[in-house]
Amino acid sequence: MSEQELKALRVRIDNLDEKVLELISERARCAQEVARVKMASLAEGEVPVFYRPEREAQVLKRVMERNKGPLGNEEMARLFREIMSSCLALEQPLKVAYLGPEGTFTQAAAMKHFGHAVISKPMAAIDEVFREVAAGAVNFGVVPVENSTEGAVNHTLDSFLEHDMVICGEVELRIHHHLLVGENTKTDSISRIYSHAQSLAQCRKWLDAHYPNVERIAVSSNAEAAKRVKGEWNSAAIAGDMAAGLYGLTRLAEKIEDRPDNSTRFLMIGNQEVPPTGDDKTSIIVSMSNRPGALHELLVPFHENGIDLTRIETRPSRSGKWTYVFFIDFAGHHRDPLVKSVLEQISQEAVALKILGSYPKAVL
Ligand SMILES: O=C(O)C(=O)C[C@]1(C(=O)O)C=C[C@@H](O)C=C1
Repeated sequence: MSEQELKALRVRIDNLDEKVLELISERARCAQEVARVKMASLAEGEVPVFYRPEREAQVLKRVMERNKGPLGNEEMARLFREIMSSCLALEQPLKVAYLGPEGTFTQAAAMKHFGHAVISKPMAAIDEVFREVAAGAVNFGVVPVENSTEGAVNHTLDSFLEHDMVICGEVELRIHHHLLVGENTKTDSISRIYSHAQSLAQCRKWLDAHYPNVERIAVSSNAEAAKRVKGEWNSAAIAGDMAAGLYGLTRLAEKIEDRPDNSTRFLMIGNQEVPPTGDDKTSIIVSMSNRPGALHELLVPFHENGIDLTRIETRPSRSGKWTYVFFIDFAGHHRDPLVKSVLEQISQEAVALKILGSYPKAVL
C-alpha cells in the first residue's frame, strides 16, 4: 500500500469518525430527553425508573439482527452496550455491587451486562452483595450462580432464601484460567498455587498433570490469589485476564481449564420488576411437602404445557431437617398466560412458591 493510499483512507476514517461522533452525541441528547419524559410522567410519590433492561435487550437484539458485518454481531453489540451504558449514566449513574475484590470474573460479568459507565462497588462476600442491594446502598448486585464444570454456587442460592430479591438479568461468561506468576517468581521453584476453590476444581486435571506435588491453596477469590502472588517468589495463582492485568502478573500457562467450554452464569439482582420482552426466563423457588411423588407433581405442569425447564437445583431448606427447596429456571415470563396457569397449578401442590424474577434471556 502506498503512503498516499494510506493517507486517503485515514482522511476517510476521520470524516466517518466525525459523523459517528455527531450521531452518538445526538443519541445521548435523545436519552436525556427520555429522562425528562420519564420524570414528567411520574405519578405523585412515584420514583423514576431510568434503567430498563427489557428495552436494552431489545436494542442489542435489533443491532445484532441488522448488523451486516464485517464486525461480528457480538462485537457490534458490545459497542452498543457501552454507548447505552454511557447514555443511561446521563439519565442516572447506576450503582452496582459485585463479588470482589477488583479483578474477579464477577466484575467482568457486571461490565459485560451494564457496560463501563456504572459506579461499581466490590464486596467481600456473596451475602454482602445481597445485603448492599437490600439496604438500598446500590441499585443492583451481581453474583455468580452456576458454573458449567462445577455446578451450582450454593452461597448464592442460599442467599435467595434469606433475602427478598428480584432477579432482573443474567449474563454468561466464558471462563479462561491462566497460571500466573509475578516478576520475582522463581518458576522452577513453585511450591504453592493459590486460587478460589471453584477455579482449582475447574483446573484439577491440568494441575494433576503439571503440578501434581504442589500445594493447592483455596482463597476467597481469584483476584485475592493474584494479589498474594505479587509479593511471593515461590507461588503462582490461577486467575483470569482481569486479575492478571490488575496485579501485573504474567501468564506461565494459558487457558488451563479442563473443559474448553467452561462458562459461568451470573445474575443481576435488585428490586425492579422487568416487563416481558418475548424472550425471557423466570426463576422460582418451590418447597414441596416431603412425600412420594412430590417432585413429579411439581414437574408435570411444565411438561404438559410445553414449558422449557432450563435448570433445577435442590438445596436443603432452612426450616427443617431433610426437607428441601427446588430452584427452577424456565423459559417464559411470569406474566405470560401459559406460565401464569402453570404457576397457579404448582402453587396448589406446593408448600411455598416464590417468584424470584422474570428477566430477558442473556443477549451477549
Ligand atoms: O429507552 C429508555 O427508556 C432509555 O432510557 C434509553 C436507553 C438507551 O440508551 O437506549 C438508556 C437506558 C435504558 O436502560 C434503556 C435504553
